Amino acid sequence: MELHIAKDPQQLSENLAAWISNYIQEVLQDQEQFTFVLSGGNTPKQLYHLLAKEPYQQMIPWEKIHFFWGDERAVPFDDERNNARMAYETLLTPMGIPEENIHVMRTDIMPETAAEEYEKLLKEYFKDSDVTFDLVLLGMGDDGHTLSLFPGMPVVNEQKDWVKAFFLTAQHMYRITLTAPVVNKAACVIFMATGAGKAITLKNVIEGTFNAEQFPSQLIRPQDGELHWFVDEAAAGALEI
Ligand SMILES: O=C(O)[C@H](O)[C@@H](O)[C@H](O)[C@H](O)COP(=O)(O)O
Repeated sequence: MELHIAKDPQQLSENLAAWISNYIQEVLQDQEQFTFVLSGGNTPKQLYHLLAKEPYQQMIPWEKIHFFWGDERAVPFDDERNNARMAYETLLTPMGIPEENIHVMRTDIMPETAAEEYEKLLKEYFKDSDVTFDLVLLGMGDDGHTLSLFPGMPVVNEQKDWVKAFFLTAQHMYRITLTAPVVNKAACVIFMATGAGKAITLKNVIEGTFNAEQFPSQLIRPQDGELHWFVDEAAAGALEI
């Protein structure tokens, strides 16, 4: 696991945009397409805006990137809580990414059906071989959740299915999420976390004893891939480093 600490959220996003750009260009030297799993939430917005600007507009071969999502809130696309909508607004539309390269978790059908369809989509895209995403970008909630793997929810322990839908009582909405095993097959997983409100949780997740029920972010341990944490000084404030 590699820890990258930035002064503040702006510097973190700038550092991460440069890191992702280099990584994508490096991977595309050896393959034709690149699979990028986007995160929802607020933290990545600044990063997506930066990736949609110079120099990344020119540097990254966007036409070779296929976009997926780690999780989705089962709300209509035009609802401001929809993760795909946020990515379209900040990155996909400004960059003119072709629709055939964008693979959303559908929120216009029953969540369970959307989860089944997404699993089928992944199997087709990866031609029934292992789903090995090139890059998965994740956030971490101040309760230690990531994706839609929330403390105490059965989905935290899911080992068979790659995509699950469930009703999240605390938020009165259905969520659709990749499960930990499928993310752990990725070549590279990057967490972003900022703000003092996440400092104690981050210390527990990174330095504490393993307790995935309480801190589902600890489930993310790529089998063969890289794990990076990009955090700001406020979020890193409780770490013993
Ligand atoms: O759909 C979501 O909300 C995300 O996938 C979720 O896992 C998010 O990454 C964390 O809740 C952190 O969110 P913030 O970046 O807003 O703190």
